[in-house]
Amino acid sequence: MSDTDPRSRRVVVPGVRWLRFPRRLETEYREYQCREAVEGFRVNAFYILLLYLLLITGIYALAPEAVRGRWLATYIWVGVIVLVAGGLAQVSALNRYFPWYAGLGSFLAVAVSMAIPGFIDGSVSVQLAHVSVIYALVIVYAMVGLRFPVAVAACWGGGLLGWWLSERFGHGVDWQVAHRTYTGVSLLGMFLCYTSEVRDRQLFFNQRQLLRQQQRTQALAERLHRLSREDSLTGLANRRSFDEALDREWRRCQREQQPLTIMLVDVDCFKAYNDHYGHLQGDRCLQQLSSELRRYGRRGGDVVARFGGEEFVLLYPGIADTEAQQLASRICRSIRALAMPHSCNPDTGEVTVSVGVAVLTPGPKQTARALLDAADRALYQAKQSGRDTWRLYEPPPRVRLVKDDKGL
Ligand SMILES: Nc1nc2c(ncn2[C@@H]2O[C@H](COP(=O)(O)OP(=O)(O)OP(=O)(O)O)[C@@H](O)[C@H]2O)c(=O)[nH]1
Repeated sequence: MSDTDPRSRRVVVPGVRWLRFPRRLETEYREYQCREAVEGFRVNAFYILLLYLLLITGIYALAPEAVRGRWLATYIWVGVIVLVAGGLAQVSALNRYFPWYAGLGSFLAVAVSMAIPGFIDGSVSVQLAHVSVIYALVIVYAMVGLRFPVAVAACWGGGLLGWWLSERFGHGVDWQVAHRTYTGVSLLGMFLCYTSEVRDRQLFFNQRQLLRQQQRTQALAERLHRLSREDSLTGLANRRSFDEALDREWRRCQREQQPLTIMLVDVDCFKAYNDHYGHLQGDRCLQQLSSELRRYGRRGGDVVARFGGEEFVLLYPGIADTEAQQLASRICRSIRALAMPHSCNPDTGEVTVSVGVAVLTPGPKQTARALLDAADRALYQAKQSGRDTWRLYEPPPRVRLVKDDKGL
């Protein structure tokens, strides 16, 4: 289901806030919420403990001496619960159990707080004990980081248990006070917790949309970059990409004084092939040839590119004459071995190629463009020699390769 699905948008549309995304998105949200909540609680547990200490020392000082001991002995358990939950939150391996242990801890803390007034005497003491109920509820709804339904279950469930304990073993709950503390603060806490979760879900949803958009833009940019360097018909490097590689390898070979080889591979009688078999079949033929030629560019630095039309170019840094000639010969043979019918090829009746090879160790006054020209002349010689063959460019005596006007 996509983010643009109306069902996933429903939760962020005002008025229809069910606090539930469609299933997959909901799972993602819960994982995200759990991570954020644990991280928050790791810090908040410390502040909750401080608030608890403030409360416990305050009430201890104000409460009549007769109830202090009993009150402290019971209320100390709330501190233990906070300590245990805070400790568990520090263990990353338990992160996914956060809703369980934080929910259970909240439930027990509210239950203890709610039960205490039923076990102590004196109106001042009871009222003070109700203050701890308010603290417990505010902390659970606002500081623990539970999702709305879990917080509601913990607070109302804990309240019910505390009420039952108080009725069963103590002298019951004073609902005059309890409604002004427990019930009132519960309703307020629910409202705050609900609005906070709605905002959190909106934030999550927007962040996710933004991330998706970024990913799409990045993928598009990568695709555009690839397309700008790739020939769309054959998937080989295109002319621009080849020119860059030639420039790079030329300078590297010049630095390292290594030979650089260029091979121009041209399909024989391709015009006749197109005329006879049709342009689409011509395209398929070029694709098949490029798959075969691709196998001849496996080393790092080797480049196999479509030079234009029915012409391919191969660049081999660090390869000298003998190896280049062997490669050219193998290329001619393997194209022939494809046995692609070409009834207009007068010599073989199959698709063949001619290859022009030029090898040079770049010197300071020589240019890459001149090497390319040399390969082109060798290709012309191969064509002149009856096609389906290769020729190595042999420079005529005293011919120098000089810089052209583009400085290549
Ligand atoms: N199907 C197809 N044909 C192409 C493409 N690019 C160039 N061609 C064709 O390739 C043919 C090249 O023909 P020529 O340059 O006359 O060379 P040739 O017929 O191969 O003759 P030789 O090179 O002398 O053997 C032309 O008919 C172009 O239309 C292409 O992308 N797809």
